[in-house]
Amino acid sequence: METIKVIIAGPRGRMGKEAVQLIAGQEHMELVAVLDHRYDGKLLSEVVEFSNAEVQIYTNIEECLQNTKADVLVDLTTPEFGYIHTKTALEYGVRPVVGTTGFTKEQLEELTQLAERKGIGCIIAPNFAIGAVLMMKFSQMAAKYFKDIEIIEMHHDQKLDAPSGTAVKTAEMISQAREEKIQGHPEEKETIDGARGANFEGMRIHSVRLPGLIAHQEVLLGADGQTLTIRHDSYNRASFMSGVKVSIETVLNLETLVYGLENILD
Ligand SMILES: NC(=O)C1=CN([C@@H]2O[C@H](COP(=O)(O)OP(=O)(O)OC[C@H]3O[C@@H](n4cnc5c(N)ncnc54)[C@H](O)[C@@H]3O)[C@@H](O)[C@H]2O)C=CC1
Ligand SMILES: O=C(O)C1=N[C@H](C(=O)O)C[C@H](O)C1
Repeated sequence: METIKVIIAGPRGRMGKEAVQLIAGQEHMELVAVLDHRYDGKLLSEVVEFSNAEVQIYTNIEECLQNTKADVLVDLTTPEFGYIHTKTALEYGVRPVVGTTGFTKEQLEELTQLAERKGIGCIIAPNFAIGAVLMMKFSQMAAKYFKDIEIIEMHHDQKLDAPSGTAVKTAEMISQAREEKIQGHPEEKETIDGARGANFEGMRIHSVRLPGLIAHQEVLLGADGQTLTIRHDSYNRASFMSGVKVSIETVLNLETLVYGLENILD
């Protein structure tokens, strides 16, 4: 197998750190550069303790892509920069694997069209954990029988986007199996704004943010006299790494943008 040359954007972040260590442990992958918003020109090993990778830090994505012959850019940054990085990588013919969440529908559509025009692969995965992907699929299956659904996602309090990318993806997958339905009492009123959560085709999404949490989600499905609860918990960020690995390997063989890990797993 040929060595896959990888750039990681956001290498000092909670996910980025794990991804740097993931690549270091793969014989068929090589970290060729990292993209940060600080420490331009320094080596990663000079600014972090967790890695001895002697790869250059770039703060300018175009310069980074021009100077390195990368195959894949893994983005684990913020919605604002993740979008810019993904778009620029596609324009340079470098395949993006994007874990960053919080992109708008319009941004996803634009990136889909750009990947199509360029004829190169891109994977945008709101959740790389296999258990989370199964939770979404099981919820979609159950929604055929349970039309009343509330999603409760729970994350650490440093998270920028709400609802989480996973909650949005879950609602989108469920909506493929469920007719739009207004839930609750037709005359219900919120006496405090937001009490009923976000409204996605009548389903409700509630976002909890607390220190101590990592990434958790419950999908509650209700019907007459019964409820079904489907829950997934990530207790560490290593739980996402097998999904990052398979995405890096798979994106090389794609010619379009794939949104969601469920679309590339057997
Ligand atoms: N798809 C998945 O399975 C998962 C996705 N995520 C998503 O990944 C993203 C990152 O999450 P965390 O690592 O928890 O956040 P974090 O805040 O720990 O890390 C983000 C990193 O991005 C860096 N950054 C900010 N602007 C940048 C720029 N312009 N260029 C390069 N780097 C820049 C920051 O310095 C920081 O180190 C979030 O959008 C989060 O929702 C998080 C966990 C799992
Ligand atoms: O920010 C996080 O931590 C996570 N973000 C992703 C999301 O928004 O769904 C995936 C996972 O839930 C962790």
